[in-house]
Amino acid sequence: MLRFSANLSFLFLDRPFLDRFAAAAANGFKAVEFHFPYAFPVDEVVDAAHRAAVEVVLFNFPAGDWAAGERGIACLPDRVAEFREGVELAARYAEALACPRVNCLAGRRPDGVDEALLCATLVDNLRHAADAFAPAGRQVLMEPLNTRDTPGFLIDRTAPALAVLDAADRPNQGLQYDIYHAQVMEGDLARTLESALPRIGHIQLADNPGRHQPGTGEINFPFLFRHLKAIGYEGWIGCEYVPTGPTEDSFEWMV
Ligand SMILES: O=C(O)[C@@H](O)C(=O)CO
Ligand SMILES: [Mg+2]
Repeated sequence: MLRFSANLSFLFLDRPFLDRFAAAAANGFKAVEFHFPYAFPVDEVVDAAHRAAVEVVLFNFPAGDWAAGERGIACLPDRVAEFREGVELAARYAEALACPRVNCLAGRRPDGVDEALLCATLVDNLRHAADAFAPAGRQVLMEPLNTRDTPGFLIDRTAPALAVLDAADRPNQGLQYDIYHAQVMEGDLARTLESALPRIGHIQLADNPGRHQPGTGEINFPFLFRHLKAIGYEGWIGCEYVPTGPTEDSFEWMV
């Protein structure tokens, strides 16, 4: 049985963030995820999740100035203090929300900084976050993003993500495998999911092209869902897609 989580940064965008929890529940979801809860007092987010009776299964560490185009700061040598303050903030939200995992976005490569320094900074920050989250038993994930939508993103494929996680070498860390980004960058979804399975802490999906719901593009989701069941994936699958119409009308693909 596959378990789907509603990504509230993509779905139900016709209503305020805190109202999306109830909308997810009304559409049958038992779990939600989102990019960032930090604009809202933690008690209000907890209250929204409790009233909707949904689990919060994932959100991101603070990732810099999103509106200005930043997509994470974890690789940036001049932003280490800011990243680590973000880890503390995320830990407070994760604790209050009983959220078991938080995703780290590596960030885009700045001009003129050596790649080895960017990777070393990322590894150090991942270690720091994992060590901060270990006592509570929470996991730190890292997600490759495709460089067509996010030019210059440092970690854009499965292999470099796993190499960085290997270098960080912490037991409570893992890969966030986003099927959409992986299809754009590398394809070979079924084999990669199988080989990376022990490292995967969370999966997200959208079809390609367009990043819409399954069934709108080239990815054979019925096959992938059978495959995920066959290889024994037991985690959540986040619905992180742009619905082609009203969100409520975008769930026909769900098994
Ligand atoms: O795939 C995505 O876009 C997200 O999972 C995210 O957290 C950062 O953009
Ligand atoms: Mg994603």
